[in-house]
Amino acid sequence: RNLVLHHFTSGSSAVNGYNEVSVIFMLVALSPDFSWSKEVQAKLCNVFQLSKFRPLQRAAINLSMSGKDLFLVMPTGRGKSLCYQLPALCSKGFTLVIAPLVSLMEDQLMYLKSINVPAVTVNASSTKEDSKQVLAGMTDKNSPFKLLYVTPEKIAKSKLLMSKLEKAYNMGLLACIAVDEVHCCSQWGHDFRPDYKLLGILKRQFPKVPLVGLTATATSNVLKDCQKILCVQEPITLTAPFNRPNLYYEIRFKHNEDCTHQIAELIRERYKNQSGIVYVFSQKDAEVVATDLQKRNILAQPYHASMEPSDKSLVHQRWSSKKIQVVVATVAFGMGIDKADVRFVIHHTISKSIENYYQESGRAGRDDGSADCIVFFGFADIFRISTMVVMENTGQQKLKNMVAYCQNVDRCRRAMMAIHFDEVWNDDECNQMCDVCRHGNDYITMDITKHARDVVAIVEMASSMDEKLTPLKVCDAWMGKGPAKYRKTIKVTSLSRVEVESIIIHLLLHGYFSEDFSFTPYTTHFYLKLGRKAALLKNGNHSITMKMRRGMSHATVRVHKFSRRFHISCASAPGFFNDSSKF
Ligand SMILES: Nc1ncnc2c1ncn2[C@@H]1O[C@H](COP(=O)(O)OP(=O)(O)OP(=O)(O)O)[C@@H](O)[C@H]1O
Repeated sequence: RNLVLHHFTSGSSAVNGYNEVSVIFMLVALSPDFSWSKEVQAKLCNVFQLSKFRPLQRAAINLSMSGKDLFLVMPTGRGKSLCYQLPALCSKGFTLVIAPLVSLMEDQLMYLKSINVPAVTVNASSTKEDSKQVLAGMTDKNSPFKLLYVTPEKIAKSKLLMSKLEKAYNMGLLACIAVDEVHCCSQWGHDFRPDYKLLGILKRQFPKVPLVGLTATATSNVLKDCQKILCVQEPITLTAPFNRPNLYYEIRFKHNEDCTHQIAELIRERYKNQSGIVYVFSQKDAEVVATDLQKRNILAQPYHASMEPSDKSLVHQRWSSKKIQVVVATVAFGMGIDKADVRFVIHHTISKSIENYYQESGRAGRDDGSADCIVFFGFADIFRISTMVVMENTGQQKLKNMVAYCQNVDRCRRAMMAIHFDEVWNDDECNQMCDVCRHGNDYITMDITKHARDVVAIVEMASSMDEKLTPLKVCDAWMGKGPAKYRKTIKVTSLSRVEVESIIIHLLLHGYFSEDFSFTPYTTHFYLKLGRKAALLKNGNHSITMKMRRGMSHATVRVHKFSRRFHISCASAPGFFNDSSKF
């Protein structure tokens, strides 16, 4: 009881809008004394062959069986599916499950079949005969199946399915509606799918049926949006702690664009004979990096969306059965990956958002054994991703949050995630399981005002000459490697490449620079322009400080601990994400 109450009260109760009524529901939901409790416990052991519930599972099951609408936010791999599959077995009729991918449904159906739970699907690849049988079963009082899996597209497009659902509802045979990956409803979520937007029809047509929305990652804003889209009046939100104590988080700077040799070294030495994933930016990168690892005698294979389905499932199978050690994958390798003993998830390129990163890195250590999540943070990658997400409403902001997370050197990485997911967090609980906590105060505070003025002057000068500079060109110009016309007028820096890049990122995150996209028929270019704060640098009293990892900073940079002047402090004060959200 204490455990769940803890998740409930300390898990950002104010933010998620919990109220006293919800607290009472929660306490009641923990009781083992409902009329269905004995049956639920028996099915847990006999059908699912599990000895006990994991945190929040019992509460979720009791709440939905009591008829409450529910959002369940639980880290990937912690057992969300049980929270609708088990009640389905103890209810009259069937539970409708909306899932985004046919492959995901097929995995679930295979598993359910293996434990003798009758479950079916109707989707675009079902035969006429199968669909007919399923549709007939929906209104059969003997309930030939307990779970019916469909895609949101099917709900949107099939009038026949809707009419059968209505009939089943009127006969009291529609027990529950489970919306898997519920964050797909919201454009603010990390994986928006337009067909999810239409699912509000379900609660409008079947108001008495409890709805359970399940997700591994959703901020409170995303959940509020989902609530509106799904037309759910007063859902209870159960949030399992986001923290995965067995995962070690680390960020490494990419010293040049190709970090494959470093990754290969890690895999050969630290992760010998252990399974892992290397996430890359593009399909081409997946092929190139996999080939490069193979050349270094590592059993690796690529996985991306353009591969044939049979090739994809072959790679998945070979990896699951340890015939290959590493999958080099784009984000296409995601939903439905349920390998327990993944010991490392390495990002060759940063993710496009913290939500994406949390989910991708979360595929490590599902067996609760220790595992590493390492990101190679490269300057040029930021702009490659930025142009890729240019059409997404919130794409730039989410990317900046991710970049801020990587650039951070002084705040526990779990704390930063906690802030992002509206959780309350005590840094001590990290147990030195992130690079920042492990390496303690290994950073210095630098006054970068002079450097900021110099580099801002370069962009200002280019703009006065009607020229646009990419971030890479700005770096080159500042380091004296650009065209001669710049070299004559600019103050060339003696900072190292990594310092130059870090300062430019800092200025971009804090609004001294901003992005200037230019579209050609073939590609999108990212240029730097002056940001809304650039003018502040004209003021002699304005100063900017930045925290940098010790050893990365240059001897010529003035280190100062205290200053009476006004400072804009860099990375990751507790409100940092809020701050960057303005840009
Ligand atoms: N109470 C439990 N005790 C032990 N194992 C459990 C329990 N509940 C679920 N599991 C196991 O945890 C694994 C992951 O479960 P499930 O696929 O439901 O996770 P999930 O939260 O839906 O993950 P994802 O976000 O990746 O879809 C499964 O192998 C399942 O059998």
